Amino acid sequence: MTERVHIICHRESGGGKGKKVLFEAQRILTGFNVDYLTYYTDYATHAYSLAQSIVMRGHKPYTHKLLVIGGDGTLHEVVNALHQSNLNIPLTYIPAGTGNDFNRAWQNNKSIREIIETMIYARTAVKIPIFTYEESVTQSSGVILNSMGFGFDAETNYAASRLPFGNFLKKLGLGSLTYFFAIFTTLNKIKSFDVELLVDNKPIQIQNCNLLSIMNNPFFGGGIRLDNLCEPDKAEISILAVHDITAKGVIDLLPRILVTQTQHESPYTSRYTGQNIQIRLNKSIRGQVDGEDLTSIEADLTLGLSEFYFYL
Ligand SMILES: Nc1ncnc2c1ncn2[C@@H]1O[C@H](COP(=O)(O)OP(=O)(O)OP(=O)(O)O)[C@@H](O)[C@H]1O
Repeated sequence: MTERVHIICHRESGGGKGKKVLFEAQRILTGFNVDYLTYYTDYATHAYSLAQSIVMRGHKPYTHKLLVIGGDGTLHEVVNALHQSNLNIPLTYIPAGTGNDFNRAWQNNKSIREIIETMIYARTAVKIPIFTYEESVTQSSGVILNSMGFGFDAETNYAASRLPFGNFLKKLGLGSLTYFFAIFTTLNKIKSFDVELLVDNKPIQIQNCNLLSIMNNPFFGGGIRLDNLCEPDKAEISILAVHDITAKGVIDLLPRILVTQTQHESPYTSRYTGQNIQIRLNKSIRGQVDGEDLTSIEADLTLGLSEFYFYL
């Protein structure tokens, strides 16, 4: 039986949705007579250190549960913290962000009550595939829950986070629209770069690449089905590359991605899947991981498969 829940909450996620979701979750836990402790994130990366200190100090296996309330970025930090400490503690996640791509892929729009009931009563957690990365230029490493991308998707993600009326849209519950606006403001800034891939030891060269996305589920930026062939429960790494883009290419691809879901039939895309992947970019390009901005680097990445447990 669940005796105590440790809640990590980003109150301002989703333009303030985090606060409302937290209040509802606390109300439901009180109704179940389950004790809880709430830890608020006060700054970016705080969820990482909070998760580590909770499990090092107060957390008891089986009778205590760890619950994350926030967006994909906050969830990413907590999974990263536990995975890097080799702590396989199952997590529960209640989405309250702008994009909520993890929720779209795994939780089938379950209500807050349903998620909490699963956390309290489920005997076993569900194992889901995640990716790990090691980047040798910056000597950084971490996990990928939804996606990592370089080029156009990362520029769009960056532009979405800086859209002047973005917070207003989030407060209206229209946060996903920020990505649609950002796509159009980023179109005139498309860069090209060359990529050397090693997919399960098979070398592949991509020249004039405009977007390179490593996908663990189909979604990017709050429900845009960037790689609709990607199956979240399949333990494989999908790579979607958009290349040789011209104005004609943009006109070909945008309706395919946003409406018809036929992007894989376009001459401007290539897709690869594998278990072990190396990626080398020939110049500094903006990146993103699970929607969080990565400094522009000439990335040299090694990707692998791992797993993490959730009450889903
Ligand atoms: N108190 C805080 N002040 C500033 N930044 C924070 C704070 N708490 C968390 N963050 C950071 O804000 C970033 C975005 O948060 P989060 O992902 O929870 O919400 P979101 O951006 O609204 O949702 P989504 O990622 O699903 O689009 C995360 O990288 C997180 O580290």
